[in-house]
Amino acid sequence: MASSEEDGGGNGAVEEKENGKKKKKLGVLATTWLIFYNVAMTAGWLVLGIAMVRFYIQKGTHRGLFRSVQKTLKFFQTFALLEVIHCAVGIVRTSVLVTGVQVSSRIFMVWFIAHSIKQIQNEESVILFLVVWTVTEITRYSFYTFNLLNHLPYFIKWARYNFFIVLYPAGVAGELLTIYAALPYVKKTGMFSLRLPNKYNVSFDYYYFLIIVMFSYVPLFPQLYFHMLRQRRRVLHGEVIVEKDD
Ligand SMILES: CCCCCCCCCCCCC/C=C/C(=O)SCCNC(=O)CCNC(=O)[C@H](O)C(C)(C)COP(=O)(O)OP(=O)(O)OC[C@H]1O[C@@H](n2cnc3c(N)ncnc32)[C@H](O)[C@@H]1OP(=O)(O)O
Repeated sequence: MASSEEDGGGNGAVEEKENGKKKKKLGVLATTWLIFYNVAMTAGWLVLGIAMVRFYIQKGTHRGLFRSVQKTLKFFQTFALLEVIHCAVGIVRTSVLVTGVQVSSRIFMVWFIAHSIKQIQNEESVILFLVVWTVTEITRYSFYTFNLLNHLPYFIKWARYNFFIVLYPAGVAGELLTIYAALPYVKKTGMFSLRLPNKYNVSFDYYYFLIIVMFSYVPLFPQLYFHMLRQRRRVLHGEVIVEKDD
């Protein structure tokens, strides 16, 4: 197996040619940071998962669940903004655009929907996306951690590239139903909206913005889903994917 190393552009990664294919090999600093990041995120989502199960066992209802776990959720989901930076600086081989859409839609759900509109926090759809995100993230971050440590159990790899087939549509359903449930409150309160006349001479209606966000799932979600299906074929079935540069 012939291999040669070249400079990877000062981001802690070097490019290694293996069987004629370029593969990025991470430097020690980048690997150490990513291991720390992924361990912290696995732990964070595990704490969240355990807290949700404990809450449900103790109270026997989902009412109040979001409120009880929201601090942990907000912290770890917001921390995931670093993922966009990882892609941008090149220590992670993923599209900034794909990761950006994924992370921003989650941040939006957490801060601009669930946090801001208290009346919808007890909706079943909130619990649906919370459970789906939690299972997804525990699997995803533990996959990255074990992968970086070069000790990846097959069931984690299998779970990473199979669970999403069901979890992704389920998560999207939870998110869309939650935004839909928020619409009447947004319309009634006029929250985050700017009406004319005002000194900036601009108007913004959060209600219609939310409707546009809901419609934007139609073109965007399939792209994320097909991206994951391609990753699945590449990782589980060894298919060579021709990658486009960002
Ligand atoms: C202002 C408002 C905006 C609103 C916009 C609305 C529109 C939104 C439309 C869509 C909404 C989607 C909503 C999402 C809901 C859910 O999440 S539901 C739950 C189910 N979800 C999932 O299963 C997906 C979870 N997310 C992801 O997997 C990622 O975010 C991703 C970007 C989609 C994954 O892509 P990618 O990273 O390319 O896949 P991988 O195969 O995992 O990784 C590729 C390579 O990169 C390495 N890598 C990636 N991250 C890390 C890391 N943290 N640490 C170390 N390494 C990492 C990975 O190992 C791979 O490396 P190689 O094997 O060497 O290629």
